[in-house]
Amino acid sequence: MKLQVAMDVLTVDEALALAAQVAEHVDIIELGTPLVKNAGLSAVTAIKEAHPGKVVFADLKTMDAGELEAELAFKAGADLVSVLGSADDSTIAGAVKAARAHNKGVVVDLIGVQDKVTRAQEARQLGAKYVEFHAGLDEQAKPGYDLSVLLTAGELARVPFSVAGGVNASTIAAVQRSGADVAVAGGSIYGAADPAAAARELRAAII
Ligand SMILES: O=C(CO)[C@H](O)[C@H](O)COP(=O)(O)O
Repeated sequence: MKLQVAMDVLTVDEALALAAQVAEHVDIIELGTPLVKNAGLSAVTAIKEAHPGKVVFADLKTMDAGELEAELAFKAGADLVSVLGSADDSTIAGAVKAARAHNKGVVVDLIGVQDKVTRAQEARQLGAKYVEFHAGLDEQAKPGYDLSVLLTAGELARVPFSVAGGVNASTIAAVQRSGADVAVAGGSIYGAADPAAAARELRAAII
């Protein structure tokens, strides 16, 4: 299982500083949606130039104009972009078309999708590299939030998948047991007193 850091910070300087601390412990460096919205796609270029050997994920959460938005991010240096599973099939297909032109990939994010298993399978048919079983920050903040619901859905879908939704040192073993291909960790790394140590601990928990 690969480890992805989600950098939900707001500036390029913060992102570069965080990536410098944690890159050696992760496989995929994600520029979070707030970072891309605040700093623009130049942030993607800055991270890719600083870490050319890492897979750089631009968390665009595209909902429309899939080909155009993906094309812009790939040209900026992204290796992977996210498109929302709730988008029209044509939006996902458009992003996949751009990905194929650049030899890159599309991750379909199932945040907010009710029937995640069915949509995961449809997204793979549309050409997604993998799907993300994801509970966002707002959903995580609701009482009774339970990551295991995502893990069960991921297991059932029988497609390549990542898991995001408050993954931390206590839950990463369960994420791996679910068969996930990628564990995404945001707050448990960037919110730690020592992000490098937090990333190292997560990496060490992966067997
Ligand atoms: O995409 C996101 C929110 O929409 C986050 O980056 C993702 O949920 C991972 O962060 P965390 O581990 O803090 O949940």
